[in-house]
Amino acid sequence: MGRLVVIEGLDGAGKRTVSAALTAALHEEGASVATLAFPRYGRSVHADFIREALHREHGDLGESVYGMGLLYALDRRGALDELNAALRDNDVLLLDRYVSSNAAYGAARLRQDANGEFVKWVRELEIARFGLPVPDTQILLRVSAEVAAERAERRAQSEVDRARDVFETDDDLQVRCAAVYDQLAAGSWLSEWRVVDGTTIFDATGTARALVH
Ligand SMILES: Nc1ncnc2c1ncn2[C@@H]1O[C@H](COP(=O)(O)OP(=O)(O)OP(=O)(O)O)[C@@H](O)[C@H]1O
Ligand SMILES: Cc1cn([C@H]2C[C@H](O)[C@@H](COP(=O)(O)O)O2)c(=O)[nH]c1=O
Repeated sequence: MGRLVVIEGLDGAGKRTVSAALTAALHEEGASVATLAFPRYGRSVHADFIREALHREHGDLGESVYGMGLLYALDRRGALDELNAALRDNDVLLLDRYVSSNAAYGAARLRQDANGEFVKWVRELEIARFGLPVPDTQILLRVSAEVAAERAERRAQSEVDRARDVFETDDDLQVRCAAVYDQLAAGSWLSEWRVVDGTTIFDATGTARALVH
């Protein structure tokens, strides 16, 4: 069985960038790697509803924290066979966002902390009920909400179809979400966490070696 490694962090933190660097470094170490990003936009009906709700479609759907949390969870449940096959066939399955994104954003939206009801609900739903695989390691790419917002804005201007959504434009939500992420990492929620400073150059080689040796 391969190792399940997850990259977590705020919108615009640099997860996609780090995921690409870590994939290349893992290949350099001779490891086979599968990658997947959640939500699976364009591949799952649940993910497409998520994107639409984040851009204010479907009435008050986006306002329901539990409703949105269930959509994210159902997207992952639909990927269960793919996740298990990727873990069976590779040394590493590297995910850009996973269950902890649901915990961090939902708790932050409800102004709860990592010990609150929402984080418990996510664990019960996604791990206990849906049987999603538990990560071996979660990497928190830690940047301030200000840095994340600047990067997300720059990307929105340089890429088509990347207009910032209702979560990305809510600065207070991002600040609260950063705090919940810190608590999840400090409490080793679901797995060990590696906290990486996202404002310095990411040590892809060192991280890859630590993951596979
Ligand atoms: N270390 C860095 N320094 C400066 N800019 C960066 C850094 N890492 C990423 N960026 C830039 O910031 C923007 C967001 O990066 P990226 O798409 O990797 O973030 P993300 O965390 O995957 O975002 P999202 O969760 O919203 O999809 C991109 O334009 C990227 O080029
Ligand atoms: C997977 C997942 C994501 N979210 C939040 C985090 C982002 O603000 C949006 C969309 O994700 P993207 O990386 O910007 O495409 O959704 C969440 O609340 N719960 C989740 O499980």
